[in-house]
Amino acid sequence: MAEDQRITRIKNLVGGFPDFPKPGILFRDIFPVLRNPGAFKELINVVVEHVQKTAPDVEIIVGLDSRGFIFGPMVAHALGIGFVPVRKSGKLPGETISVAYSLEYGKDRFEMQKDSLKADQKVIIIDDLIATGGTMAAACELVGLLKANIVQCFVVIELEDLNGKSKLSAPFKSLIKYSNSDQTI
Ligand SMILES: O=P(O)(O)OC[C@H]1O[C@H](OP(=O)(O)OP(=O)(O)O)[C@H](O)[C@@H]1O
Ligand SMILES: Nc1ncnc2[nH]cnc12
Repeated sequence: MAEDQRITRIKNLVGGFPDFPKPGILFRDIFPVLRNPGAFKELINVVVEHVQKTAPDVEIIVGLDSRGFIFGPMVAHALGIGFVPVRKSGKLPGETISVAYSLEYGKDRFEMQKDSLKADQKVIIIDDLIATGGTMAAACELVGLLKANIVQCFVVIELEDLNGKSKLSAPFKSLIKYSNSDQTI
């Protein structure tokens, strides 16, 4: 099946929930895709093929707590490279670096272990979704503090109207885009 058709099939399974977790937020739910074994497999295959095509020399995948932990390790495993987590605060042992950030419906704090990346290591940061871009920008800041080289920020879903990618200086790619004119559910 062509990539576009596979992406449409996946998009049709993503859920839409108005006013969750707060009034005014339209929550895009990736979990129905994972419930469907064929679509889940297709999604991972599309992501892996995309990375092989656009960043064949990537050395390590960084995934974001928590929905980025669904995709990051699977992609790393398929590519035969390692995985490093960015976690919400207080969850990682040892020496850590930390940064505060805001997202579409709140504020939080991210951390990484100081020894988790090497200087100049080629990194792709993976998450399920970008909305305002606060989360991905915070992850980029942490990876930058460790002096690694961000070759790409990748998300499955982009909420285009919130223009999160404008907060990023690294190359950015999303598979599925939503704008306000898309159907709610
Ligand atoms: O672009 P932004 O406005 O920053 O929002 C995007 C982030 O919001 C969600 O994470 P959330 O913090 O809800 O955590 P979860 O993955 O644990 O559900 C989502 O998984 C992204 O990481
Ligand atoms: N609208 C949204 N849907 C799902 N996850 C989100 N994270 C931030 N905004 C979101």
